[in-house]
This record gives sequence, structure tokens and C-alpha cells, in this order.
Amino acid sequence: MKHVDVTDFRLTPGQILLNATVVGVIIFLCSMLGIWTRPSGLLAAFWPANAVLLGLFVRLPKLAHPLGWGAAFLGYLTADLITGMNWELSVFLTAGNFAGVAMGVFLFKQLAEKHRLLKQPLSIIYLILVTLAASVAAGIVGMAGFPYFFDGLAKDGFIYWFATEWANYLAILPVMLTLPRLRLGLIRLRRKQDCHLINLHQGLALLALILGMGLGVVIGGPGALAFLVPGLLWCALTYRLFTTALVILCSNIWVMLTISTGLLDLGVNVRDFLILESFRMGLALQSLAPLAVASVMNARNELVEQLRHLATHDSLTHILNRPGLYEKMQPELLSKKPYALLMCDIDHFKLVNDQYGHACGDLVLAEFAKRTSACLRESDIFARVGGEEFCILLTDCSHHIASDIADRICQACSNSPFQLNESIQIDVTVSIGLVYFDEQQSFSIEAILSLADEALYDAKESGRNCVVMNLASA
Ligand SMILES: Nc1nc2c(ncn2[C@@H]2O[C@H](COP(=O)(O)OP(=O)(O)OP(=O)(O)O)[C@@H](O)[C@H]2O)c(=O)[nH]1
Repeated sequence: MKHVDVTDFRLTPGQILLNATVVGVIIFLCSMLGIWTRPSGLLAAFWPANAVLLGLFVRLPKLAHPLGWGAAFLGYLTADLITGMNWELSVFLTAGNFAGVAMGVFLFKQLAEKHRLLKQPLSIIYLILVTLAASVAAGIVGMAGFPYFFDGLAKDGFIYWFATEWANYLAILPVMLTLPRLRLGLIRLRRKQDCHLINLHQGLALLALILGMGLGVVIGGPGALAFLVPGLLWCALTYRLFTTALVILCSNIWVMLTISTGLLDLGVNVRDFLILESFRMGLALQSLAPLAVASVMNARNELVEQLRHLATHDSLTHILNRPGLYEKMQPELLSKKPYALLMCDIDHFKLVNDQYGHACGDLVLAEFAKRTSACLRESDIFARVGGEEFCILLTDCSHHIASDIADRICQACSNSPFQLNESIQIDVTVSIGLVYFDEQQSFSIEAILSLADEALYDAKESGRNCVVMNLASA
């Protein structure tokens, strides 16, 4: 079945025009960068525009509107024409650029999103294959026009286009594909930890890479490229996928710059066209090893995170379970500010199970968790610690706030019946034992829970559907 991107239909003409303008401007700037960094025609190696266009169209498919393609065409053409190229040659070069990008967009569309975003180790193999095909497409156009425009052999045209495209795609695309949440050109970082200062381990990894770069320049020779490998691998084991891709791109640019300026002497004649192309591809392919390591680490970290979540959360109510609560009840958290612990137990819950069945009992538990969560503050910790027993840790609160919250939970249950399905409505009440601790007091987690259990027992004894509060004394 043909896949239709419904988001296309939601764009207004104004948005489509704005998107196209953004694409056109980005491609113009990238083309200018490529032209500007081309020293005396020989090392026109850094041509980011195609990889950036492909990355944009893969990450934001709504940009790949016919107007977006048209704007990209104008972006390429304008950069060429204002830097003195004749329009015939410019159209030929742009056709080569488009052939590669179109092939890449088509093939990436056939892949699952996890592979498009390089989230699985196998994604790196797909990246190699897709960019290989895109570079062959560009190479075929290059081969067709090379004899006419450059008076060279068609075979050389193919090699030149193919190698340059492949090296650029492999270096730049990983950065585009792993860029955290691209929204209108703004980067929204997913986790707080991304904003933290890099830690010592990450700093050392970067230092190892810089050392490798420096050693390569000092020692030189054909092995100099491999000096980057330890630093890159260390980065791959330490940084997130996007950061690793960025570090790889920067180190590749460094190598290309030091070679083109003569700072890095590989001991081979990089002015020889075939040696240069072989070198470019070797550099790009070498970068895939650390990228694959980073991708494996990414998949592993996501798996560990999923397992950790499963181990610390209750699958029925999606709140913390007992181990999750213990993990959060850090002694240092409990020693600094006054806090309260609420032990909640649904009244006569056994009757619900007996009368309506276990499945309805489960619905009551889930609804209780939902109603209770709505009564809590963001900082409160809520866990299911037994069958129909729930525990709430209220950090940094007065005993007034604690008893207010406990009353609110009781009312949230008793005020309106629980609607289990279209025909079943039941009245549910909850008993709550509350213990309040000021910051002077120090108790073990077990002692805290046991004191709350005693208060809960008193609440049950007092007739249920009520809160009993104990002020703990050390
Ligand atoms: N549906 C469902 N029932 C559970 C679950 N875990 C425990 N239970 C049931 O919860 C009931 C707990 O009953 P009791 O501990 O006797 O207490 P109660 O009926 O709530 O009475 P009081 O606490 O004295 O008001 C038992 O029938 C358990 O089988 C669960 O995950 N789902």
C-alpha cells in the first residue's frame, strides 16, 4: 500500500512557501561554504549541501515538497552563478546533486524510522548501502557530463563524483540523522543531563582524540589517520550518538584541512587524483567503526533504561513499585527537610474482586492511582507497595499540607463513584495512615513504613474512609 504523509495536507500555502524558503537559503549557504572552502580547484572535497539536503528531507519529510526541491535547485544555482560559474555547468552540477539526493530520499523512505535515525547497530549498514546507491546515482550523472564539461574521461568523472559524494554523505549525514529533535531549526535537548558540563570521562575521551590529531600531524606518514581511532572509540563509548557523529565530522574536517594546507603529511601524493579519492573514502569509512560502536551503545542504553523502568514501576498503574520507592527514598532526601509518609489502602477491596471479578478489581486500582496522582504535587513520590496498598512520600511539607493532601485523596475517591464500564459503577473509599517527620529525626526506611502501617491500622480500626495522623517521635 502506498504510504501517504498526511502532514502534507495540513500545511497552508504560507507554510509551504516558508519551508521552501528555508530549504533554499540553507542549500545556498551550504553551497557557498563548499565553494569557499575549495582551495585552487583541487580539494573541492567538502561539499556539505547534498548531505544536508538529504538529511533535511529525511528528518522533516514535509520539506520535500515540490516547492522545497525547486527552492533547493535555486539555492545551488544561485551560489554557482554569483561565484562566476556559467549556467550550463551549474545546471549539470545541480543535476548530479539532485540525482544523489533523490536516490537517498527514496531509499531512506523504505527504511523503518529506527534505522533512519541510526538507532540500531544494523542501521549503520543501511546507511552505508543507501549512501552508496546515492553516490552511484550522482556518479552516473558526473560520468555523463565529465567529458563534455571537463574534457576528461567518463570513468574519472564517475570516480570523482562517486568518491566525493560518498565521503561527504558518510561524514555529514550521521550528524543530521541523529540531531536531537529538530523543530523549525531549533534543537530541543531531550534530557537535562545533556546540558550538564561534560564530566571527567568525557573530557578525557576528547583529550585522547585531540592528542591523536596532534600526533598525526607531528609523526605523519600513512598510519597517521589511525592515530584518531583510540580517541574516536573512547568518544563513541562515552558520548551520545549525536555527539559522537559530530566529533567524527569535526575530526574528519580537521584531517582534510591539515592535508590541504600541508600540515599533515601522509607521505603519499595527495595531488594524485586517485590517491586523493581513495584517501577520502578511507577516511569516511574509517569513521563508521566508532559510529557503529556509538549506535550499539545507544541501543544498549535504551534497553537498560527500559529494563530499569520495568524493574521499578508497576505495570498496572504505571506508578513506582516497592523497589522503585526504595530507590527514591534516599536518606539524604529525608534528612534535610520535614516530610510525611501516607500509607493508603482501598477499603474492602476483596469484596470488589469477589463481586465483580479480578479484572474489575484491576480497573479500580488503576482509577485509584489516577485520581490520587491528580491530588499530588510534582515533587511527591507515589508508589504501589502491595496488592491494594499505596504509599506516598510528601517531601518538604508542613503537617497541614500533608493532612490536606490526605483529605483530598479520600474525597477524590468517595466524592464520585468509580465507573468501571458502561453498566458497573461502584463506591470506593480509602483509609490513610499518615506519619509526619521533622528534619531533626532520622529513621530507616523500614521504620518509616512500619510507623505509617500502624497509622493505617488505626484508620481501619476507626471505621475506614478516614485519615489518621501520627507525629513521629525519635
Ligand atoms: N484485582 C486485583 N486484586 C488484588 C491484586 N493484588 C491483591 N489483590 C486483592 O486485594 C485483596 C486485599 O484484601 P484484604 O487485604 O483482605 O483487604 P480488604 O478487602 O481491602 O479489606 P480492608 O483492607 O480491611 O478494608 C485480596 O482479595 C487480594 O486478592 C491485584 O493486583 N488485582
